[in-house]
Amino acid sequence: MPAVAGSLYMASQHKGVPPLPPPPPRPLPVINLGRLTMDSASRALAVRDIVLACRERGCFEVVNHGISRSCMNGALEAASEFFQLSTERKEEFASDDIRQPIRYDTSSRDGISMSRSFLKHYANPLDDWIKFWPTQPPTYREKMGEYAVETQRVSMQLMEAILQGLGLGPSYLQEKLEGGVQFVALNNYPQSSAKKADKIGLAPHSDYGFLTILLQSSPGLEVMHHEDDAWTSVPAIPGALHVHVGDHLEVLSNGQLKSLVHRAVLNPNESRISIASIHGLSMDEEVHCAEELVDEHHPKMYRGSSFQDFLDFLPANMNRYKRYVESLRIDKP
Ligand SMILES: O=C(O)CCC(=O)C(=O)O
Ligand SMILES: [Fe+2]
Repeated sequence: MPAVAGSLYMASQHKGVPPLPPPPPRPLPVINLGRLTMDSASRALAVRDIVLACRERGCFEVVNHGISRSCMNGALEAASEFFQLSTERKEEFASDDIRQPIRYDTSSRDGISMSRSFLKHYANPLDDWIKFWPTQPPTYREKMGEYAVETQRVSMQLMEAILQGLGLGPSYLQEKLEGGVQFVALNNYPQSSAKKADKIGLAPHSDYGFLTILLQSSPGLEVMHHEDDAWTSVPAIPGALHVHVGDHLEVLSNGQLKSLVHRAVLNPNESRISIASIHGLSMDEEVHCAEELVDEHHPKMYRGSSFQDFLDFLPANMNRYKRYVESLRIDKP
């Protein structure tokens, strides 16, 4: 609590007046992405808002992003129909090997899945990966493919804006981002039951890419902003997408932006689906702190690492770090 609010709180207690209520949660920034392709003044304001949201909150919601409602609903339907298949059908994709191009699981072997089943697969470039995707439900490849291509497009727009806002220029890393990893996680959570005390579907963690773009069928995502030690619930605004900063953007920005800790809680009213699309560089490409953001006052904070390094790191380090990026800090104890 800031000092001023703290002292007011104390004063009101002394005089016997009821304590001040806690401040209401700050609403999450909602960014109109259409402004990025308008005139240069509108673009400059949108870039400023995006970088400010990344810096101060680690996340924001986007509207007017150009992905149609039918495309978003199609992806949620395809995911929901996949999870409704028989266990036998879904388990065709079951594997303990995190390097498989597609993987279905229901348990907490990853250390964070408390109560979720998931299907994870790669998506960019689509032609390389779609052959691994389910053929049931019959529309899965078409609907999820359309959504994946659209989110990859939005991720490029967002990265260009963020890199411009960091002073690196909109075409910084452009080719590497275009050919980079897009990793799609479909998550399926049961409705919370009155009997089970534990309402956590997915334990707190950060994502390892540059950005995650998340679509949720109903509320359940919670985020913890950098300065807070409380959870903020992310509303499921119709038509909006949620975006948050991942570990590799923290590295690239040399700590100017911080990856966001988030979790999923079970929804008391319904089962819930979320689709997280994680965007980064290709498997073996190392991400380093941008040289342009390192100087004598801002020494390099992290060592370089690739997506591949993350996959190597994960099995032996489950639950050791909430944020993978902490393991990359040069000054870590
Ligand atoms: O289900 C959610 O809202 C969060 C999913 C998530 O954090 C993930 O897949 O990495
Ligand atoms: Fe996540």
